[in-house]
Amino acid sequence: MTQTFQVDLRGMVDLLARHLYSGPRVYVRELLQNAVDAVTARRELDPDAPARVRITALPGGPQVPGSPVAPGGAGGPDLVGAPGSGGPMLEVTDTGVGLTFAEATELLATIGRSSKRDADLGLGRAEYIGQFGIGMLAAFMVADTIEVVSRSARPGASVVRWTGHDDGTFEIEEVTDPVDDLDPADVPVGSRVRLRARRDAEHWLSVETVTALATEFGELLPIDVAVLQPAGGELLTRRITHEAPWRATHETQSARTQALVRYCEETFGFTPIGHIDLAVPLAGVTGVAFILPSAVAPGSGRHRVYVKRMLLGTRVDSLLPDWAFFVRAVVDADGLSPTASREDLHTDEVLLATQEALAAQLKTWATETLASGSNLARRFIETHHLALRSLALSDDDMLDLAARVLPFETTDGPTTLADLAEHGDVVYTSTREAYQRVAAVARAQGLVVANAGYVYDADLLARLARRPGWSVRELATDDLVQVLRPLVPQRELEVIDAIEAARELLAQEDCDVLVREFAPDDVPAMLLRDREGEHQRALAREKAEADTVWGGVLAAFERPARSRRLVLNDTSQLVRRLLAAPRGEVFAAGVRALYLTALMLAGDGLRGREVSHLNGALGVLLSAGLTAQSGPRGEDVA
Ligand SMILES: Nc1ncnc2c1ncn2[C@@H]1O[C@H](COP(=O)(O)OP(=O)(O)OP(=O)(O)O)[C@@H](O)[C@H]1O
Repeated sequence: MTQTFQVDLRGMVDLLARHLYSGPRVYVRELLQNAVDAVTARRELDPDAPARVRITALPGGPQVPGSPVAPGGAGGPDLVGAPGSGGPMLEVTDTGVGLTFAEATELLATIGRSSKRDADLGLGRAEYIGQFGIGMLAAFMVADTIEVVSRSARPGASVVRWTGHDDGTFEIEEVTDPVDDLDPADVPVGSRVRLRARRDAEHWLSVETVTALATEFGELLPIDVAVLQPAGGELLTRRITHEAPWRATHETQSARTQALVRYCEETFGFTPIGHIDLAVPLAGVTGVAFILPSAVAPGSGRHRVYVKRMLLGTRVDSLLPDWAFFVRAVVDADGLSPTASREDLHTDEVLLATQEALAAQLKTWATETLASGSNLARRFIETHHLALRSLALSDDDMLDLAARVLPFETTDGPTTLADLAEHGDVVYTSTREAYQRVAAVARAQGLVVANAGYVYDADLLARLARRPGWSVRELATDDLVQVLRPLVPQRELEVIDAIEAARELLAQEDCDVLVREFAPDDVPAMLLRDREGEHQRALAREKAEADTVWGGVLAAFERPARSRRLVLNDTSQLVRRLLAAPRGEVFAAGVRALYLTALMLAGDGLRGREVSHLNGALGVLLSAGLTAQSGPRGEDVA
């Protein structure tokens, strides 16, 4: 025997509320959407038909005995009833296509049945917002009874009243004579949907909530939608819909820009530094991306997306690329499909093609605008250089653009990589510490080094190094050693003992010592990190761990090396005095103090042991100084 599925409506509604929709608030959107679709359908039959939706939120009143009223006048506790009695009520009236008795019976009470998906019912789906046939159920999240009073646009159609309950039952009747507060003679073509708030959901039907939700979801809808608000015993009609600001026509370009800025301030809460128009005609996409006035963290894309002018969501990420975190976009799409919750976009071919097209538009804008040197370009680069850097990591065109427009810190002042390349190789340090270590000396030697120690920069330069036509390399210790002048042999001999003594002192710090002449003379010492030295240390460690045969092989590669070198500057008076000092406690303290300050200047920071070494060294230097100041009998030398 063939049977039919039974649906537990309360269970279904619970499922929707908890797992499909983000919350009961979407019930307003679903009602609005049905009303707008019905108006669209009627206008297809009669382009001059009125296109109006009115939403009335009526505050509750005392429960009137005998009311709500059941069809045919019999009292019943679960009917919507008349306004002014019981809990708050919501009424959505449209001038749409309406429903006949047969349509109401089939469409309103069959979950998953949608007139808008069904060509047999005479309607293609493209123009309609709804399609799944579950939207009506959303109203049961806030109401236990829904009443639809409708007159179809079909000639001679009578008035139908359908009342559905959350227990899964419904009543339907043709209303030919006046009944309750309903006179069929007064019912025009269209529908009136009424809900009475469930006791625990009354706040969802308050005038303020309904107005706010209807405005949020529906403000760009292409027809006249208004909320009727009670004021001084009357109902005021407040229109909530207006043309999308990027589609509205303006007399001048600057009037349009001002309107867009106002919209951005009201909607996103910031004044944009510029805007980028977006359009993908094939997917029916139009919109505008507003450029944020301050930098934001990557990944915080919060774009406002409408589908067929109904708000889909305010934090939709799937339309614009991740790197577009410097804009907040508002986009309306006719050709994109929402998921059933209607809170995100369904991933399909059209969405993928749209994503690509929008990304290309943002890139084209960047290429055309940022190289122009305009005020906007300058502000954009100042504010959003990180976004541009991250973009350059995944796209060669953007990499070329970044090289042309992004200023880098260099020892020759801020400049672009393209400018640097005009004068020879682009040499960079990949950490800020390395840059600090060498900047003063490199600058004095006329060696231009770029600081690629900021986020994305080292990767960006490494990527640029692989681009044809670019000669880019990381600074090697040897680059600097070459610009340090060796001492003349005579001087070399004079300081050889002092150097040997300094080496011994710093051996346990794994730091070699050498003396060179370099500018500027107010930098007494500089610390160089030696990749080769680090490699040698790793080799020595492996050798200690390896067996004897292999250890012997490794030994052949080994030469004593330290991983860091302290280069003393022989043009510095301080260093010359130190090298001439007798070996002893003060000499040792001087070497240590020079080493530790060079370490700090290199941006490495001192560890606990090093701090106490520095204090020890300063202590020695201080007491030596104080002793020298005191006379032979302990008197101060004036
Ligand atoms: N105000 C209305 N006027 C005319 N017909 C309506 C109205 N509201 C609902 N209907 C009919 O009831 C059907 C079911 O509505 P429901 O909201 O459940 O689904 P839908 O709008 O088709 O799809 P979705 O689940 O995507 O919202 C609609 O397809 C439509 O034919």
